[in-house]
Amino acid sequence: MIQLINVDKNYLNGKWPKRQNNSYKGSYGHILVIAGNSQYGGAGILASSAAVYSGGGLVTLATDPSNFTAVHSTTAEVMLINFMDFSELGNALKTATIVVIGPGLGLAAESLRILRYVLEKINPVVPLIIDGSAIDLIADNQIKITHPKAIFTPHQMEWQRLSGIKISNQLPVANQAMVDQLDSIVILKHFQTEIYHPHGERQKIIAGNPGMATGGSGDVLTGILAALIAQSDSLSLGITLGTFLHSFVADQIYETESVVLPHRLIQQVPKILKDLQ
Ligand SMILES: NC(=O)C1=CN([C@@H]2O[C@H](COP(=O)(O)OP(=O)(O)OC[C@H]3O[C@@H](n4cnc5c(N)ncnc54)[C@H](O)[C@@H]3O)[C@@H](O)[C@H]2O)[C@@H](O)CC1
Ligand SMILES: Nc1ncnc2c1ncn2[C@@H]1O[C@H](COP(=O)(O)OP(=O)(O)O)[C@@H](O)[C@H]1O
Ligand SMILES: [Mg+2]
Repeated sequence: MIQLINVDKNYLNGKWPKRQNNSYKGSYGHILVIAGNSQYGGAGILASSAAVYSGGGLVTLATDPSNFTAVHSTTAEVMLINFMDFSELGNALKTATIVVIGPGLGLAAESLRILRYVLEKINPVVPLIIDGSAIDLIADNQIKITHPKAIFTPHQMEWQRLSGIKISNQLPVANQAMVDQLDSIVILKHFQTEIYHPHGERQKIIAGNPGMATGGSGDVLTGILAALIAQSDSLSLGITLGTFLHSFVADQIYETESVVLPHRLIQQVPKILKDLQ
């Protein structure tokens, strides 16, 4: 038996980041979200707008150009680049302080090329959140992740594909052993999501509800995580805060709404984050 620390509202009391008077947009990170092919444009919109609404200072979305108009009309704060233009992507990777890759990226050869380029070019000190299609591409192509600040956010099937551990066997001892082997942080998403650090701390999020079982919930988590990491003193604190905030906001909505629509979750974040601070 190994222990998980229960993370609830009380546990995080006093740990929420506050905005400083002498700050500016550059104080709260430049988040680069690489997401959304022509089929899954919504994933890119949800991830990038979640980063904006959670307090990220600057947010750039690298996506399929067919999504540009939709992004502009839903979240004007998001800047855009074409994810297939490696000159633009390379420049964006130079200025990013945190990167998300994978929501709705798809499994095409072009998606794999983008993933490989990012893994090669990303600055080793920049946290990299790896989600959705990027997890599947890594599993399918047996890519070894050497990035020192990689954070995987799999759902149970993605974790099965990445780790080889069947969903029914995804228990803390087995999960921790695989996380140690991967040497990357893993946020294993389900009811009461678990956070595993290699050779380190493990946490269980005491929040969340079945209203979140709808497409796009996980895409939103990546943007919230990126913004909270950007605003927190440490990577591990930002991960805990972001993962809890996602489920906590969902719980407020679920009190009165039977499904937690991902875009509505995003809209509630600024108010609830202010209350927590
Ligand atoms: N609006 C959009 O553009 C959306 C895009 N999405 C993107 O679509 C791509 C494919 O992701 P999916 O997760 O749909 O596809 P996956 O194929 O990765 O996962 C779905 C499969 O896993 C199984 N499964 C077992 N346990 C599960 C669990 N706990 N949670 C989820 N699935 C479980 C399902 O039965 C199904 O067969 C990702 O890149 C994702 O980011 C999704 O987020 C949905 C919304
Ligand atoms: N029954 C549930 N109870 C609590 N949380 C859930 C439940 N079902 C899904 N979630 C949450 O919703 C999110 C789903 O992520 P994911 O499957 O990646 O969604 P998508 O890829 O469609 O955006 C995760 O944060 C997960 O913890
Ligand atoms: Mg997902």
